[in-house]
Amino acid sequence: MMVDDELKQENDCNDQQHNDRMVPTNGDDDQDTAKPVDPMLFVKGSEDTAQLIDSAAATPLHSSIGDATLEKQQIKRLGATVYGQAIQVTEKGVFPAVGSILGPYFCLGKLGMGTFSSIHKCVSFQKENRLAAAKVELGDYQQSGVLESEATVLDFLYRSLPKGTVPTYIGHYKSSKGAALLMEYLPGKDMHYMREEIMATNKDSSRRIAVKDAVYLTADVMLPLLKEMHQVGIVHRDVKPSNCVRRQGKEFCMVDFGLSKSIVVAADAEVADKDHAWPDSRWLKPLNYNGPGCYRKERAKAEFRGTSMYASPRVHQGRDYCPRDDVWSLLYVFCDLVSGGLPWMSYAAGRERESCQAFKERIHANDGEESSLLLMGDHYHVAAFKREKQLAAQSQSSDGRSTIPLPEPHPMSKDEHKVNLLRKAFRHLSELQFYDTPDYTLIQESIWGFLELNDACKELSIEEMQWESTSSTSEADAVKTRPVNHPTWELIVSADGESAIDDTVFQDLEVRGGSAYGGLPLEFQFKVGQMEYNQTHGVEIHRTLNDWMQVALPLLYKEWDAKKFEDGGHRTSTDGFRRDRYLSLLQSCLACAKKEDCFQSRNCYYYIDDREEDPTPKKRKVEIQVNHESDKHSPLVFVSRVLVGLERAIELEKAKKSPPPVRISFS
Ligand SMILES: Nc1ncnc2c1ncn2[C@@H]1O[C@H](COP(=O)(O)OP(=O)(O)OP(=O)(O)O)[C@@H](O)[C@H]1O
Repeated sequence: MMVDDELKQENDCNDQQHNDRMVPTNGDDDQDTAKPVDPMLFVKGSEDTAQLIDSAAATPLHSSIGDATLEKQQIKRLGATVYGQAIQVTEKGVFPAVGSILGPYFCLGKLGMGTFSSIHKCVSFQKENRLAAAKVELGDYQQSGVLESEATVLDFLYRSLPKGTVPTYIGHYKSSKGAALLMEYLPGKDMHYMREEIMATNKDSSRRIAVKDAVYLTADVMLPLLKEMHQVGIVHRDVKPSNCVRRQGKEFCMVDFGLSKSIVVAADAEVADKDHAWPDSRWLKPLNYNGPGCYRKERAKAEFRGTSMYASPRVHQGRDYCPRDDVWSLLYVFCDLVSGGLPWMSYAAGRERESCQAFKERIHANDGEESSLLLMGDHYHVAAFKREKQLAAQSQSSDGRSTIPLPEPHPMSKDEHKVNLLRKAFRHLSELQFYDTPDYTLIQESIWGFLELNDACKELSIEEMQWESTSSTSEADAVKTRPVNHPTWELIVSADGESAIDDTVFQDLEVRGGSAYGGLPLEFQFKVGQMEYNQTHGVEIHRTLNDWMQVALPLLYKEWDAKKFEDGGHRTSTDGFRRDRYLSLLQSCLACAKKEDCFQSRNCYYYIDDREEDPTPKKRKVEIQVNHESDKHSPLVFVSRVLVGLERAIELEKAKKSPPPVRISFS
């Protein structure tokens, strides 16, 4: 295997692909304490609230969509706070297959995959066609309770922290088949991915990123986000590059609160440490509790939670997790980004957790005597690991020498000033107890100290991150300027000024998995889903007409790629046989129009404007743009033309012979 390949393999293993975080069952991992983030604690608090939650669950989905406004209002009335409880909705198809629907959300495709869950890009059928990210638990983890716990924590953080710290919490949607946590869709990439993009341009194939970027991402982005979380009593417990996602420009959010936990409990709880009062009024309070909080008693023994690559030695040693450990992990993230790797990176990739622990303990022993190892770089660490394995495999008779050369460590590791900065930061953390607040300024200043580069450390070969332009912007522009080659129907401004969904939401998606409309272009799948949804959800008629047109026009005027869209992949559009999928879509489209009385009602073209508090609301014309030579000013005539076109297309298709079955091949 080439060195490059090997390195790549290591790299792939070091972050999200192969982490070894443990997943607690029932959303909590305490063995000897209360359950501060058990969602049920916050739901079953009083009979009244339990009833309200039941009624919220029974509410038709279209009225409880979006920000779960309904429950929030009800809960506010009761003076109690309920975080992240599930809303019962209906499901069409198997969510999150592409094209499936969960409540108001239509699934567009997969965004990412973690150890126990996958994340999917969705679009809401609601007013703003809002994009969302849906987190869904994978097979074995479906009943683990982690999703409920995550919904509780995210909802709490979203309501308690300054805007933009975490993704907007939208809701926790449950059907009879599954559940999903819906949150704001973050269009940027996560830090792990951003680093991979830089790595691809590094001439020496190192995993390093520019010092300036590593400093910014950790000291100016991640650390303040963690500080905000700690101030409301939540520890993240899985700090790593892939859990920090870019929103836009230089703004980032922390994500993934599946392992997060509150370190605060009600002052009268059995597990409260009465000697350590919680200083802030914000913390994850149990339902109907408005009293003060205390730190939770430190547990004598805690199970490992997190990722071996970045977990603090205290977590390896079974000490109870506290803010100190999040910050410790952050320092490891910094060393990893700035130098390209960590001394135990190959052990972490091989899930040798005990070896990772031993390495970390060795480095931090004797006031961090061996701290320079943290900056030696990935090439050095990978070679050192191989040497060690080779020596271990050699028989006793050998001369105890390895044939694998050790490359020169990164010059940063010889810069005493920088090594001392790290030593100082780790020394501070190692002195902290469970109840202590880290000195965030000290940590930040230690990382900032790396900006003073001496000549040996200057990284001329590493590209800096480009913050201004994102690839999706250029794609968006490309889509907007695409020429229109068939008649279009566009709802210019609707009653509430809503604009139509932008094609760009369908860009840059990696689509996997099966679909109810499998094989059709994603954008079209969404439009068919929207058209069908409108039939049953009392959407205003002019919108229903607009959505229907978005399906009917491509069916009539765009080329139907039978090879891709029909079963078997062996078809052409001119093979003379009936295209069953095409026919069924034509029929479904016509049936939708018939349900709406073929859009003959005047309300398709006019609406009542009741936005102002006018006792006699005005009837206004719906603004539509029809791009068709003869029907520019007559939408009604245009609609009739399309209806006739659909009927004719159905007749023509039905008249064709059934296609022969797909040939079976055993090769
Ligand atoms: N709100 C979001 N918007 C866009 N992408 C997101 C969002 N949340 C998460 N992602 C992407 O999905 C990836 C996995 O998400 P997350 O970490 O929550 O899942 P996980 O199963 O807990 O992963 P892991 O096991 O690696 O910790 C993230 O690294 C990020 O790239």
